Amino acid sequence: METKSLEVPKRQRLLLVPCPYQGHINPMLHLATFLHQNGFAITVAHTFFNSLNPHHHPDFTFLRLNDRLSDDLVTSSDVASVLLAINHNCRAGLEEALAAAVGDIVCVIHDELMYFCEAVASGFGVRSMVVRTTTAAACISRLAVLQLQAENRLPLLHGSIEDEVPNLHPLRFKDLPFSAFSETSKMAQIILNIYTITTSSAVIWNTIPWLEPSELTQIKAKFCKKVPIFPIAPIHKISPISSSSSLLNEDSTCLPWLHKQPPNSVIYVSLGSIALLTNQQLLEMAWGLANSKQPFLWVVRPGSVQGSGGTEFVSKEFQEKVGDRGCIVEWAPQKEVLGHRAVGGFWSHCGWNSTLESLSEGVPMLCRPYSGDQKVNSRYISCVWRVGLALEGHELKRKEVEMGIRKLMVEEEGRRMRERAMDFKRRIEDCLREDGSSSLHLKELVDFVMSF
Ligand SMILES: O=c1ccn([C@@H]2O[C@H](COP(=O)(O)OP(=O)(O)O[C@H]3O[C@H](CO)[C@@H](O)[C@H](O)[C@H]3O)[C@@H](O)[C@H]2O)c(=O)[nH]1
Repeated sequence: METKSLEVPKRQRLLLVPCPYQGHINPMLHLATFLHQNGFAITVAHTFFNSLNPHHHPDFTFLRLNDRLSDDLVTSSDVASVLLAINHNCRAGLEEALAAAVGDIVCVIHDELMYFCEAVASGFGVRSMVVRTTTAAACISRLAVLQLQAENRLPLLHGSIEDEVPNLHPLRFKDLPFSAFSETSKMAQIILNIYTITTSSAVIWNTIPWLEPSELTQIKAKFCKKVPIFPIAPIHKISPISSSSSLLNEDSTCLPWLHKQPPNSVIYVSLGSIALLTNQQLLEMAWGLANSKQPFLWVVRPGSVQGSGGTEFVSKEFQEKVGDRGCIVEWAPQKEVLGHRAVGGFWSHCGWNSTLESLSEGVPMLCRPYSGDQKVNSRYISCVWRVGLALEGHELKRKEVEMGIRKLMVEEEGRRMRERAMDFKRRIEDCLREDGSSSLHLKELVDFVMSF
């Protein structure tokens, strides 16, 4: 008797290339998990710098790209130089990998900051798609900086930094995403490379059309007339990934502490994975938190304080003032924290992942941006979406910190922001329902890639 073998259809293989920083690794791994769940085989290319642990992601194949970064560069905190070097040095490794896998990989999906991938893929006749991990508004404002540079108007005179940028309401010159007042050449080079990409098949965007409708329309009209855009935010909600994608260990001991706090009473403080503080800023934060009388959960990342080991500011006096009201960790399970009923506010650097994670849980924000797109996000949070307030002073002062926390956590203004944030949470949940915009764009994305 003849037996027919049941042939399992071969999965199409996609090569995903995250940029090796936490705020970029997380969205790419969520996307990888979603695509794997929807029938694709996944290879993740990662660098030696901030490399991932393949054992934590058994469904994926891993490819390690030799970034040839010097120890000095790795420890320098000079993100622009690291990115330029990675884009230069990883090219050969990716070329080798694609040459060996001709016919196997149907598409390279890369972070916008890993722009070298597009040229390499195109050289092998392989399609590529870009993942944008910031907003369309940030994209437009980066282009505005390039325009200023082309017009020889940089560095800007300090007198004009409070003025609104023409046609970019409500952004002021000081909100523009990389320092428009100092040396911009390295970041400008990176941004120029990102936006001169021409052969991508599509853009996958961690944003939602109703969050920034006119900004997305502008981008579509200017740059993406021929290629589709898939706005699929919030990417962290589309497919859960293991917490082991974290480059630092999450300290879950803060959760039992959170369980003991009253609803909406705790301000969660975290400045993401890159921002650096001076010792003085740390002290002002510490005393502002202490004097606010609110319970707080504070992430002080190792290495985030220049010239200090981290939590040595916790003096006897500070401890006596704060007692059990404060909990300090080196890295938190942030999404769980933001979803906890005790958390009523988020003091954030306004990285885009943190912003989306906060909006998704209906938590209003106290904004203190540091660099890049964070200043744009802060302006949108406080002036467009009105779900947070900005700590604006040039120098961080404990009195302003204390007043900002009180305003957000206990005053009427904060209560109204919390209501609006809760409304955002509901609208975001709608996007993720079966007929919601993000779900529909994700389905379109799967169909689009299947057609390759
Ligand atoms: O204790 C912590 C602190 C952070 N996170 C996670 O780390 C990520 C941080 O991402 P993000 O908030 O975007 O901040 P950065 O790490 O600073 O991200 C970089 O990348 C973002 C996306 O491109 C940009 O918006 C930022 O400006 C840029 O600094 C988030 O998913 C957080 O949930 C934790 O899990 N635990």
